[in-house]
Amino acid sequence: MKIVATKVTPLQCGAAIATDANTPQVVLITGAKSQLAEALLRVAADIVELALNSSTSANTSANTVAPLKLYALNRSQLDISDAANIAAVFAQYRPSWVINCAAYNAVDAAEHDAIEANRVNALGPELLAQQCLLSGARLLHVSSDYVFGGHAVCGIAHATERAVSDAREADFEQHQNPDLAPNSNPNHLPRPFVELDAPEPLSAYGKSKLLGEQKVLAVLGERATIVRTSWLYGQDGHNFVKTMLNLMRTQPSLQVIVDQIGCPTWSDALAKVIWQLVMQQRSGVFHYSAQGQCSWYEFACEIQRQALALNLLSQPVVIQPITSADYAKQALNRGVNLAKRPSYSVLNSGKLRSTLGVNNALSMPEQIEWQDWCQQLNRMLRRLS
Ligand SMILES: NC(=O)C1=CN([C@@H]2O[C@H](COP(=O)(O)OP(=O)(O)OC[C@H]3O[C@@H](n4cnc5c(N)ncnc54)[C@H](OP(=O)(O)O)[C@@H]3O)[C@@H](O)[C@H]2O)C=CC1
Ligand SMILES: Cc1cn([C@H]2C[C@H](O)[C@@H](COP(=O)(O)OP(=O)(O)O[C@H]3O[C@@H](C)C(=O)[C@@H](O)[C@H]3O)O2)c(=O)[nH]c1=O
Repeated sequence: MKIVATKVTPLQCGAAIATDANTPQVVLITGAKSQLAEALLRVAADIVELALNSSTSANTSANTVAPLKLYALNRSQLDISDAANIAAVFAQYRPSWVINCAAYNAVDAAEHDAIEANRVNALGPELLAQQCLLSGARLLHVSSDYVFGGHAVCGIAHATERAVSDAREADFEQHQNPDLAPNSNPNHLPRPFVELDAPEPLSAYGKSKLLGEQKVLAVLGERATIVRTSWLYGQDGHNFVKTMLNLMRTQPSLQVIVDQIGCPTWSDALAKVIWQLVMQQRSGVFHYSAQGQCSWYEFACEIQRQALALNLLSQPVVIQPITSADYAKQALNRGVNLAKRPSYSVLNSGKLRSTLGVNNALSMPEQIEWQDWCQQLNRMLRRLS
């Protein structure tokens, strides 16, 4: 496997690719201003270095190397819901991979704006998939844990025996319950969702993301790559961590939901996983989140604890746990109708981990992607301090 790095320019970023082709390989990233696209650009350089260091065979005559060209396009350069725009961009850049980071992510607003949410989250990915089919490009589409959550009890009833056994086989996660087997869960305790669990979205946003997945799979079938992730945050853009830090600096106390359980995921870790999937040319549906699980309340408490230790906050505020029902009632009193969120949406990343290989060169040396959510949070907060 040969890797080549090219020089970074504002829109044409040097990165790496594993290929035996002669021509430059182009990766197109949609939604350039998203927190994920920013992270993909940020970690690309690390991936190149690791790949270069791990590439030991130097038989240049036998193995042709090709540079990877990375183009991240924002909405004004590429509107993914505009077929003509997509066709023109494909003709100009001729991508071999497209990573779709563009999305409508306003969960509450989507309830009253389902048409727009579907346009961006379902029609957009479908149009990208169609153009990929025409041009032979590969598509990596990002989806959400909010495709799950129909019940307080997660999908044990829906998981096929195979899915559960795959997930258990690939179980490296602390949050996996080793005693859990198909049909042997009389109390219906929640367990992290595997890829074959039946989705049951509760919100217009979750429905639009599920529809997006279905459209991509209908067009590209086994060639599609879909990564579901959860509770994403990073140094760029809007996210729960930055919202909490702002509130903790300005409010004497906060109320945070205690009965929604999921797993926070650092955008840089997700980006690293995505590059590995692209470079290994992987397809299929994958779950990825940090290790472990928590409620939003526990997440907020940990954000405060770490932020105080890093001097990002000067003094603590009171954080009160609140139920989803009470939180929604308070919002309603202010005239705000909140979307329903899953009470449990932890993702099992075991399939992804076994697919990529824990000790693969691009995952080393720190393996941030396999750290637990507290460690990932610490890495991100250190960037802010
Ligand atoms: N944020 C989260 O907690 C989670 C996110 N995800 C998924 O991960 C992916 C990345 O999310 P994240 O980084 O948070 O995204 P952001 O919310 O940070 O950014 C989304 C981007 O999409 C762009 N966009 C919106 N509509 C279009 C369009 N029609 N054409 C092109 N671009 C468009 C927006 O552009 P503009 O800046 O102009 O508005 C924005 O830059 C998404 O698929 C998301 O659904 C999954 C789980 C959790
Ligand atoms: C600001 C705030 C939020 N919350 C709750 C509301 C909500 O249930 C939860 C998170 O709120 P947010 O608005 O940050 O995030 P939310 O929009 O629910 O986050 C989701 O976004 C989409 C895009 C996804 O795909 C999901 O994985 C998930 O990250 O925290 C509080 O309890 N107290 C607060 O002060």
